[in-house]
Amino acid sequence: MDVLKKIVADRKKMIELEKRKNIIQDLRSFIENKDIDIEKKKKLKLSKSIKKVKEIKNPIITEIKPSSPSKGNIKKINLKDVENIAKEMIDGGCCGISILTEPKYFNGSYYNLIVARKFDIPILMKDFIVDFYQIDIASEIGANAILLMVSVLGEDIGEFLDYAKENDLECLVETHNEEEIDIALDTGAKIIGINNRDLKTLKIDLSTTEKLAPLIPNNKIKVGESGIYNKEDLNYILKFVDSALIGSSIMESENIKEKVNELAKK
Ligand SMILES: O=P(O)(O)OC[C@@H](O)[C@@H](O)c1c[nH]c2ccccc12
Repeated sequence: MDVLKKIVADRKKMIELEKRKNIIQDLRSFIENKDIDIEKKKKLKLSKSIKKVKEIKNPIITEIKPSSPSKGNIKKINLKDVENIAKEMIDGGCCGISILTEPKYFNGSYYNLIVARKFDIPILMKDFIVDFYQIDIASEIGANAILLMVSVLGEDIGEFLDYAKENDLECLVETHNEEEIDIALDTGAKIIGINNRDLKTLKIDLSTTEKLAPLIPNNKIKVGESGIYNKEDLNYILKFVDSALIGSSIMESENIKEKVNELAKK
């Protein structure tokens, strides 16, 4: 079984458990204790932020990613660290923050998203979404956008986009090849991501963005994802897309604020 299939199969099992345990109740009490105005934060828009930041800086979405199947442990972090990292990313000049919430392979957590929610920055909930229940959770914890992967949902992605829209969530629709781009465009998705990482083999090829971006009309917001390590990589990717999604290289750096600042500077 390829990596993606394994992650998705495990995620499906975990979601059933989350439903049975009624974790939405636990998340609600956690939010109440933190005194965060979720309704207010839900008004932030990732698409708007990308467009606005683009005028003055490189619009980068930075990712809080504690582990990954390709790298194993990236950074061991607790909730206080997540809060500090989010603050550093914002001070460094990111246009949005992506937060991994998949627990098994990425060591992510819904609670990581909630603690970062105290800041006024658009947040993308990064998970393997296969069930509307996850969209309910995203909405409950105050995410502004969610990731929907064509490689996972195929043609069903339209229904998920509609359900997300009903919940006031923007969607980053992720693609990795021409066929997936066709499906993404058919659904009318507004923000389209191109993942440079093949999730079946975990291999990175930055030229994936160069190859696929021209197939997406320019009225869409295009996001180049994965494998961006330095300014040279970023400048190359931003020749073809509006924004870049960067996780590992930022999480690995000693000084996150400085690293983000250096990348975000035009
Ligand atoms: O750590 P990187 O190589 O900078 O990649 C970030 C992001 O693109 C990557 O985490 C990602 C892209 N699509 C995903 C789908 C699920 C999980 C993770 C991802």
